[in-house]
This record gives sequence, C-alpha cells and structure tokens, in this order.
Amino acid sequence: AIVARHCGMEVLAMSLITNCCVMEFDSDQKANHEEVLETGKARSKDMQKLISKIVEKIAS
Ligand SMILES: O=P(O)(O)O[C@H]1O[C@H](CO)[C@@H](O)[C@H]1O
Ligand code: HPA
Repeated sequence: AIVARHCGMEVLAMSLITNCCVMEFDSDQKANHEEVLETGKARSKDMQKLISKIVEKIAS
C-alpha cells in the first residue's frame, strides 16, 4: 500500500475480523488458528460479494 500510494494509486484496504483477542494472560480462552480459518471460510462468500459490488461501483 505504501508503494502504491507512492506511485499515486488509490488504495482500499479491508480486513475481516475472524476472532476475539484474549487480553488476560491467565484466561482459559485461547486464540487459535482454526477459528480464524473457520470464520474466513464462513464469510468468504460475503467477502466475494462485497468486493464484487465495490469493483462494480468503482467501474461505473
Ligand atoms: O496472536 P498469535 O500468538 O500470533 O496467535 C494467534 O494468531 C493466530 C491467528 O491465526 C493463531 O495462531 C492464534 O493463536
Ligand atoms: N492474532 C494474530 N493475528 C491474527 C489473529 C490473532 O488472534 N486473528 C487473525 N489474525
């Protein structure tokens, strides 16, 4: 993104929140990669639709 901006390109960044941050060191909850993959998979179609709509709007 830094290089793209340097070259004068417009940049759109997006992020999918996939899990909760565990703030307490001694918490029983643990972040793990499986929940991240699971949420990514569960929301992949939504992300595809959203990005397609954004690209459509940019193109029109
Ligand atoms: O925050 P760190 O320690 O990088 O780890 C967390 O972030 C990763 C996300 O996929 C998982 O492995 C989870 O344990
Ligand atoms: N930690 C670090 N990186 C991440 C996480 C997390 O819990 N979830 C998605 N990316």
